[in-house]
Amino acid sequence: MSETLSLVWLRRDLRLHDNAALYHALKSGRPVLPVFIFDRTILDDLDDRRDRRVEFLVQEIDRLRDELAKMGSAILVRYGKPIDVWKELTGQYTIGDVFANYDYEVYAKERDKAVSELLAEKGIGFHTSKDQTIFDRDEVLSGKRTPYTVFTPYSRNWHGKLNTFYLKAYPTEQYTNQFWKTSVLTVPTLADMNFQPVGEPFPARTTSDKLLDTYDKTRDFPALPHSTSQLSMHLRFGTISVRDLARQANETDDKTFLNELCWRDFYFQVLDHFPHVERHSFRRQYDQIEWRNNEDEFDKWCRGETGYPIVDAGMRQLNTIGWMHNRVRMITASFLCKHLLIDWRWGEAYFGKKLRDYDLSANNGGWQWAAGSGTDAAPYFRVFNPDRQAKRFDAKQEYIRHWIPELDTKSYPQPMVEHSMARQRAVETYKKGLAK
Ligand SMILES: Cc1cc2nc3c(=O)[nH]c(=O)nc-3n(C[C@H](O)[C@H](O)[C@H](O)COP(=O)(O)OP(=O)(O)OC[C@H]3O[C@@H](n4cnc5c(N)ncnc54)[C@H](O)[C@@H]3O)c2cc1C
Repeated sequence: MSETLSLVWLRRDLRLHDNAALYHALKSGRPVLPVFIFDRTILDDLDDRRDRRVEFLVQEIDRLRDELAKMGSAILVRYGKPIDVWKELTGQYTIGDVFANYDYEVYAKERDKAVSELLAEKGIGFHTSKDQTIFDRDEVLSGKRTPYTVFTPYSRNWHGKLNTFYLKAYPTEQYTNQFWKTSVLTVPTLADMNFQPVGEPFPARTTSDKLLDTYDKTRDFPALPHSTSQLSMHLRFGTISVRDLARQANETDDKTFLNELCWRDFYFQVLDHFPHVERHSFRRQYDQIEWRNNEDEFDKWCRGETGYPIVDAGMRQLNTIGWMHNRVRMITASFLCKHLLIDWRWGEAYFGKKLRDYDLSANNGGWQWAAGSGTDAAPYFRVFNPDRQAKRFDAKQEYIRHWIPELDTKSYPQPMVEHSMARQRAVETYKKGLAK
């Protein structure tokens, strides 16, 4: 009989430092083997075979493999459907327990339920922990013990509850002798999974105290080189610990950055408590709006050829580097929903394909905010004026000119829709839809 192992299934938590599930596995008293599955259910759906996220995953798995090799251990990596992989692993290894960090997406919850049932049939425990958020599920509830649906009271409660206990790191470093001693196992390459590299560097995984101190003043100006942290991809894949980051943010005088991490938690809890948002408007009556859904207009928006420079600069930034500044995400999203009257789900899906930091909860929250259908929705009759936004946040057109070098030439298109008319049309369409 082979040695009984504890397996830790890494998913959105690709680090050995301050990892809740890993900590519990290391404390289980059995040798620990980390596992990662390149999930075919997700990867097979990606149209672009040069996908930054897959490239990043491979890079980070290689890093974990090297870190573990230094400790005489390994990471077990498979490419397949999770349920099939677990069937195989339970036949191959003697497993005592499996540890993982909790995931809030509908697909992930169903996946984990199926895997935990399979493991239970074989007498193997499946244990999940909170790791990717500071607070989750029912930790921050309203006075009526119901989930919050508006950010301000949620954030008040969130900040009020925050203390050193919730920000403390799991000291995994103290238990590294618990990793199973084994030779390095083979890890699939990008080519094995039929992907190619983009070959561009990924953002750094740290941020400076200086940025956090000045964040409130810089964060809305997309032309500034370090106006935001660009940590979203690391938070998405757990290559940094949100507790570490929140601790750093909590130590600065200005709490604006910390509040962004609160927004992040907020959208996770919205998705967790109101899973219908994945396909429907949070406010159901917004599903009655009659979108125009003009495909040619959608293509122009995707390509960054609307004739509204701030919108086009944002879309070109997204298409080129797989990331867009938050202020510009708000403007481009609002333009699609309100000016073009295109269903927010189309824009959400396009961002989902392109964003290197794509996260269902924040993306859905951002899109439903822009469409007016979400939790903190701005009233539908408030329509961003893209030119006014550009004057305010990119007064010298530095951001715009960086992404649209042909701005002053004839090849740059005229605005595809006139602002006042589009505003009026949006207000009337929304009004009609909501009155049904
Ligand atoms: C339409 C739309 C779509 C979005 N899609 C995503 C997405 O798919 N993934 C994603 O991580 N964020 C998304 N956001 C939120 C936000 O734009 C990004 O988190 C941010 O631009 C990432 O850059 P940064 O790391 O430099 O952020 P910073 O400004 O440095 O913020 C630090 C961190 O706080 C979190 N954060 C900041 N703003 C928000 C927010 N409004 N909601 C939730 N978390 C936030 C992120 O994890 C971010 O990395 C979206 C916003 C909008 C309006």
